[in-house]
Amino acid sequence: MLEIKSISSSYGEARILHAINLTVAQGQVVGLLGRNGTGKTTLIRSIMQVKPPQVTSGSIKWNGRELCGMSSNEVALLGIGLVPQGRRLFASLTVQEHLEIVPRRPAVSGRRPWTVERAYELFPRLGERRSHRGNQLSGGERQMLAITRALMLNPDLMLMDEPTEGLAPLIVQHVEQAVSALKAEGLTVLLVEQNLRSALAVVDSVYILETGAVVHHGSASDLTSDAATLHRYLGV
Ligand SMILES: Nc1ncnc2c1ncn2[C@@H]1O[C@H](COP(=O)(O)OP(=O)(O)OP(=O)(O)O)[C@@H](O)[C@H]1O
Repeated sequence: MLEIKSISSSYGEARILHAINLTVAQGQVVGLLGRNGTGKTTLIRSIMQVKPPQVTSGSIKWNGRELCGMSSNEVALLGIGLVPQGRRLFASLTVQEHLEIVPRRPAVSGRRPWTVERAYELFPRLGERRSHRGNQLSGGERQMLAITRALMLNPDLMLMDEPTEGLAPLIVQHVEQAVSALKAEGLTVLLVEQNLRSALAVVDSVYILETGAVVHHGSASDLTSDAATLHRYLGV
């Protein structure tokens, strides 16, 4: 379980997150929504202990372990996989090399371990492109690679920062199906999404951020029928 209590984070003097509380129970997929610049990526980076930002107060616990003060590598090795916004990849490495060089940890007992071949089962397109380099991939292929790279760690929690951003509708569907498959396997997911329809298709509950604070928390089904909240915070 991920338990965020009263987290505040800043870039230098600029305080961006204001006393955020957020919980993701084991096996849940939770959506983190909000307009551009409301602090979603800042929260994901704060959980992962990627600097900047600086977490200035509060606590972030994963299965009871405090993450604040750890390095992002230590956080990853606790089983937290990150699919970063912008799908940072190496231009000169092939798909296969990207998958082979990431840090690994043993899979939770009873769960099927991730291997390069399994990554290609999840996204067959990646298997076809295994010898292509990072700079030769389409946006969708880059996203598939970013997701599978994070999975190679055998994570228990996936932090996914706008995995469908800028993708064609068919690829968005592939990504949604992958998130559903991860959920079916018992992974816990915190999913940042701009694409409301995409988020509501897979999440159990949602948090909405506005100027770095949580302004709404509820089930996905309640939000779907809450036109006033959708309009007020998401502009839809
Ligand atoms: N490295 C940085 N230095 C200073 N300010 C930053 C930095 N990164 C982000 N910010 C500011 O923090 C605020 C929140 O940004 P953040 O990227 O967390 O929002 P977001 O909700 O993820 O938006 P988007 O959907 O556009 O990615 C914005 O005002 C942004 O300008």
